Order: sequence, then structure tokens, then C-alpha cells
Amino acid sequence: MAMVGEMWSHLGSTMATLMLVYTLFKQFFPHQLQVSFEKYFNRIVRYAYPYVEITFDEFTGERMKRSEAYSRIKSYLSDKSTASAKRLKADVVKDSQSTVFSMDYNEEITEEFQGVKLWWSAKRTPSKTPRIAIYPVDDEKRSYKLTVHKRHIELITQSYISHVMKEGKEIETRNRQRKLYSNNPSQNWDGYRSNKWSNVLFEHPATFDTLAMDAKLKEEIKNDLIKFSKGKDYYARIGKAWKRGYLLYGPPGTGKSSMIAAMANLLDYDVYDLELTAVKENTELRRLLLDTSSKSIILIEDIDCSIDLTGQREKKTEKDGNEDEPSDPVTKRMKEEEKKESKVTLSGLLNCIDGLWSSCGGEKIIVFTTNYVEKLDPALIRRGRMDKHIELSYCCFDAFKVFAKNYLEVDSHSLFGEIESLLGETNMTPADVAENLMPKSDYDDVETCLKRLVEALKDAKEEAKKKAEDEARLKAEKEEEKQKQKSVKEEKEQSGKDDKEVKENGVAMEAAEVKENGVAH
Ligand SMILES: Nc1ncnc2c1ncn2[C@@H]1O[C@H](COP(=O)(O)OP(=O)(O)OP(=O)(O)O)[C@@H](O)[C@H]1O
Ligand SMILES: [Mg+2]
Repeated sequence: MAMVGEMWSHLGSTMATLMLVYTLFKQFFPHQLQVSFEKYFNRIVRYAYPYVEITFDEFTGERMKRSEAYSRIKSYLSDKSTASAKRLKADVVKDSQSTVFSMDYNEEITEEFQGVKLWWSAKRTPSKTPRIAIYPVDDEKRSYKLTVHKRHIELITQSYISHVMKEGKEIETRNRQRKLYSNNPSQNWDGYRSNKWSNVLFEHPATFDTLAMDAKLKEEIKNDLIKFSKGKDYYARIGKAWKRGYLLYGPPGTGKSSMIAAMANLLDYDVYDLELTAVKENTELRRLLLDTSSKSIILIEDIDCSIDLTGQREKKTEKDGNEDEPSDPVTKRMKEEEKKESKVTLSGLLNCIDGLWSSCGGEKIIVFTTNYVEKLDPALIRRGRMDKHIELSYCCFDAFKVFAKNYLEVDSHSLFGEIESLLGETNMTPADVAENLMPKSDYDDVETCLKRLVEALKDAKEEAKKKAEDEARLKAEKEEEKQKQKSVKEEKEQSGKDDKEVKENGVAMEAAEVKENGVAH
């Protein structure tokens, strides 16, 4: 025990002497001597300590943005540290579905890469500035430090770090909890935690397996989406922005919104549900779109009625025709003001969509849905903006079989034949078919649900027939009315013609009389 005590006291006195010598050196040695001494000293240290250290800070750049490299290293090491670190930190990261373990600060783990040994350690330096910030700002500096022998520096900088970034990104995507964003009115955009979008966890269960539609069309859409999501290099090679537009149209209740959820679940994308009526003007729209992340679907539902996109173009052409520019500046200014108040314009939306793709991250899909595709301006839905147009229509037998399988877990039944022929003669939306097939109580068996659907289809067929008869009758009545009016008009014309004739004859007769009698008045 005395030995150890002696050793410690020796160590203490050597340290104190060293510190004294260092201070004297800093104090009295001429600066030039100090520089060359330090240079040789560093050379000796480098020779003695042949390792290189690379630090990855959590926040970098003038705007102190959270560095993507730091978060990817954190994800990459979280897998490794659980296996080898002695001290771990556990936290449920906002986006993650599960608890993420990472090594504790001042902890070190070793890893091997292509036979090369390297060390990772997590560092944290408390903040030097006193914490008087108005908002509780967490400004301690956190970083990861990678240490490796300098003879492997090339392997590390050229392949290991990119390997860590790639793996880290995959782990992040795997753990990431997807979100459904909706845009906030612009008055909420400023302030400490300014955010243009608020979000909730995206947990819609719809998938392409639960989507009831024509099997061939479904397969085609799935392949199209998967091809797109793997097309980063392809789009770069052909010089196109990595984006794709889908227009979903069809009557209400045909599965447009369900398909969007299925798309997001298939591609593991976030969804930005853009409510255009909440957007005051084009610049706001641009700022909103720029604030979206990649691997996302930007959705504008019911685009035909979100804002009056088509009318503006019509109005514009009307105005071009007879609009006289106001002469005096005041009215001109008022007109300018009025224009400024106008909501998002068609050209604004078109430019934003195109502009969006060239100005920020790729791998984005934009989806418009509408019940009235004929109302939309061709410029809005042309290829290159809405690349794929998908019509979702009334329930076909293929779609019905998907429902039967998902809702009743049956692939065939004696009633299928009747249902197939009824579906061929009647327009019933998948929403209605789903509603009829869904068991309403524990006593509802397959037979009951299918019979309920048969009844509903028969009623719908009856109703459609009656409606068609009414329309035909109405049309006939209108036709008859029109005929009647036409004949009345003809009669009138005829009688008008007769009167005229009578008059002309009268006059002619009179003239002839005068001529005959020679009576001069
Ligand atoms: N093709 C479908 N496959 C599976 N479920 C469907 C389908 N179409 C409709 N449904 C069901 O009907 C309901 C309404 O569907 P959805 O919201 O997708 O219709 P929509 O086309 O978006 O309607 P709207 O045009 O009114 O917005 C959903 O609960 C969904 O489960
Ligand atoms: Mg919908």
C-alpha cells in the first residue's frame, strides 16, 4: 500500500515540475524559439502517436444546422454500441418507432473495417456561455470522434466514412416513423419554432393489397412507383428532376385517398397534405413547397375545388379581350392591390410545381385528386406535371373479389356469379360495396353479407333503371315541348305569311279595281 502511495506522490511532483517548466517556457522563451520547439515537439508527438482523429460535430455551418453526418453516425453506432459499449444512453428519438440506444459520452467502442481497427468515442463539451437564453437552449457541443492509425487514412476517408453514411441512412429510414403533415396558416409561421407544417404520425393502414381495384392496373401502378423510387441515377442521367406527378380521378368513394395511403406505405414516404385554400398567395405556396423533405408525397386533394384554378385562365382571356388598363395611378394601384389579395393562381401553382423540383431535394411525388377531371386546366395535368393519370372507377368484379377476400376471407361462393353480373350492370362505388360487405354484427356470416350486397346491387340497379326512365321521359317531354313550340312558331310564321299575302292580295285587288273602273278620285 505504501508503494502505491509513494508512486502517486512521485507522479504528483513530476507533474508539478512539468507544469512549472511549461509555464516558464511560455513566459520566458522567445516566440520564434517557442514556434520551432513546438514544431519539433509536434513531430515527435506525431511520431510517437501515429493516430489520426476525425471529429463530427452535431451542429455545423453558420446557421448551426444539425449535421446530417452526425445523425447518420449516431444511427450507425446505435446498432454497434448496443453490442460493445459499456455505458449506453437510451432515448426515444422523435421520429423513431422504438427506443434508440447510443453509447454514453466519453465512452469508446472499437470497430473493424476491412481488417483495419478503428475507435469511435462520443464527446460532450458543456457550454462556456452562461445559460441566460430566453428560450431553454441546449447549446452544449456534442460530437463523435473517430480515431484510426494514420497509415489507413486513405481507406477511411475514401470508403469507410461513405459506408457509415450509407448504412446510417438506411438504419434511419428503417427506424423513421412516417408523418402526415398539414400546412399552417402563414400567420403561424414566425416565432421560435417556426414551422410551416404541423404533423401527426402517419398510420393509415391502406396498402395495395387492401385496395380493391382492377388487378392489372394495380400491378402497373405499383411497378411505376417502385421504378420511380429506384430511379435516382436514371433521372440524373436523363437530366430530369427526380419527381413524378400522379393525377387520381374518379367519382367519390372510389379509393383515391386510400390509394395515396397505399402509395406512402409502399414507398415508405411522408405525406404533405397541402390545403390550398389556406395558402394566401403564390410566394407562400413556394415557401411551403420548399419546406418539404425528400421521400415524400405532396398531396392536393380535390384540386378542382381547392381554388378556382381554371376560371382564372378563362377570366384572363376574357379580360385580355376587353380590359382597358386603368389610366389614373390610384385605380391602377387599387387593381394591383386587388390582384395581390387574390389566392394562389394557376400560373403560380404551375411555376411552383416546376420550380419546386429544380430547386430542392428530389424523390418527391405530387398527387392531385379530383372528382371532375374535365374541369381541370390542361396545363395543370399535362405530362411532365401529372405524368400518370389514374382513373378510379366503380367497383368491378376484380375489385369485389379483393373485398370478399379481405372482408370475409372467401375466394369463391355460390353468390359470386350473381354478384358479377349485377356489378356489370350497375355502377356501385367500392365504398358502397365495402359498406355492404362489412359484417354488421357477430351473427353476420358470409352468406348474410353477400346477400346484403346482392340486395343493395338489385336496389341500385332498380334505382338506376327508374332514373334512366325518368330522364328518358323528361327528355321526351322536353322534345315534345320543343316540337310544340316549334310548330306554334311555324304556325305563327305561316299565319304571319298568310296575313301578308292577304294584305298583298288586297292591295293588288284594289289596284286592279282602280285600274278597271278608271275612277279617278
Ligand atoms: N378501391 C378501394 N379499395 C378499398 N377500399 C376502398 C376503395 N374505395 C373506397 N374504399 C373505402 O371507402 C372509403 C372511402 O374511400 P376513399 O376515401 O379512398 O374514397 P375517395 O375516392 O377518396 O373519395 P372522395 O373522392 O370523396 O374523397 C374508405 O374507407 C375506403 O376504405
Ligand atoms: Mg378522398
